[in-house]
Amino acid sequence: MSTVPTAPSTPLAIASASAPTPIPPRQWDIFCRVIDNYGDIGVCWRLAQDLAQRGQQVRLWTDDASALHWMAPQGCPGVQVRAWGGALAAHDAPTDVLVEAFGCEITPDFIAACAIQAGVRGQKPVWINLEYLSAESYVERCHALPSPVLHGPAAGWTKWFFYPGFTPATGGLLRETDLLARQAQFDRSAWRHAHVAECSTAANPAPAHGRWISLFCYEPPALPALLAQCAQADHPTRLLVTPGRATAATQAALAQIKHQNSLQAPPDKRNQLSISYLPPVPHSAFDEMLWACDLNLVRGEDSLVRALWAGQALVWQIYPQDDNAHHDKLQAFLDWLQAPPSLRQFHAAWNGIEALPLPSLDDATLHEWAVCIQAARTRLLAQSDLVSQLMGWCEQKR
Ligand SMILES: Cc1cn([C@H]2C[C@H](O)[C@@H](COP(=O)(O)OP(=O)(O)O[C@H]3O[C@@H](C)[C@H](O)[C@@H](O)[C@H]3O)O2)c(=O)[nH]c1=O
Repeated sequence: MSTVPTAPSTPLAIASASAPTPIPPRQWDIFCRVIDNYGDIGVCWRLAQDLAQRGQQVRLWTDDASALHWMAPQGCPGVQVRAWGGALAAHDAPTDVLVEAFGCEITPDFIAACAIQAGVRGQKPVWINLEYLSAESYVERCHALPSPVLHGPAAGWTKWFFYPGFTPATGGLLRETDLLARQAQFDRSAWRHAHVAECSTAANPAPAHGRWISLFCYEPPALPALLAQCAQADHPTRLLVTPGRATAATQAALAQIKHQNSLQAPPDKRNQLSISYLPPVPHSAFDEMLWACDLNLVRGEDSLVRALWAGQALVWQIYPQDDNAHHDKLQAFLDWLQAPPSLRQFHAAWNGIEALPLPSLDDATLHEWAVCIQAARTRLLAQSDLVSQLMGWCEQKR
């Protein structure tokens, strides 16, 4: 049990310091409860893997590891996936850092075991509450605030609030040390040709030229309008539709358009839209899909970050909240992005915030959006990434 964050005891500038090198291997325990969708486990897996690739030992405790079968089938040396509620075995290394992701509460039994270990070692773990990503101003205010633990076996310990974010005064974004090298080696043209070879059929020929758009979304109200726009454009569009809600939404939108008779059902010369329905793929392949496209329609949290790193035009469908708190969150992101008016209008329509027409996706518009995203990416690359900051932070707090 802990209280709300209090004023920082140390200057906030400390939070954005780069990790000192070298940092000794520590034992990290990351806790992840899957609420819905794939973002919770997706973020936690990327965090676990990034830490392990920098020499750290990680146990990832989750109540639902099912998505890891396709998201990370290869696993990662240094990362163990454990079932939520499980206990530490006698031979397990004692924990150095506890990370509770997105406000999930670590079970009291686990904390009690950590407290016993800490008593024996004379060393408390660093306890981090890793928050959701937002560009809102409270993130800079609340990042790195302490919250004293008042009750229970860990009374007297401190929980630290760690906020990912887009500015130097926040915890930064996940960015693996080899990301830029992998991107530099990526051959977009070869990727597209391989995709075309894989999915072309006589009935559905897939041009490698034209515009490529990826679709990872919930149920955007403007999806029928986007599909109709692509179908009637004067150049071909290949739409890569991810599985699950994006596929269901696309099929429902196509049925609606067909019903309205604004799109001919079988592809012909008047239908410039060809669609690939994709299977679930591992993180590395998901990222490559984003690098291969001219426009990435993403959602949630993790895919937004990956689309920023991709550096192509992007549109974000934000996770909707009942009280419409996501409206301010989206606005803050677009402000940070310095989004041009057409990109703001597309977001308003795509997210169902205002009943505005979808701007036309002409070449000049997409180019303007890509320039905006690339400028944002450049700003982000000048900042310390989340894992560097987290590792440096934990060393200071030990
Ligand atoms: C479709 C697909 C996704 N992915 C991964 C990429 C991401 O790690 C993950 C998707 O996560 P997100 O982009 O965050 O979108 P999401 O909508 O799935 O997750 C959301 O879940 C809610 C509970 C949270 O409140 C949101 O903030 C957000 O995290 O799935 C693949 O690796 N391969 C695939 O084929």
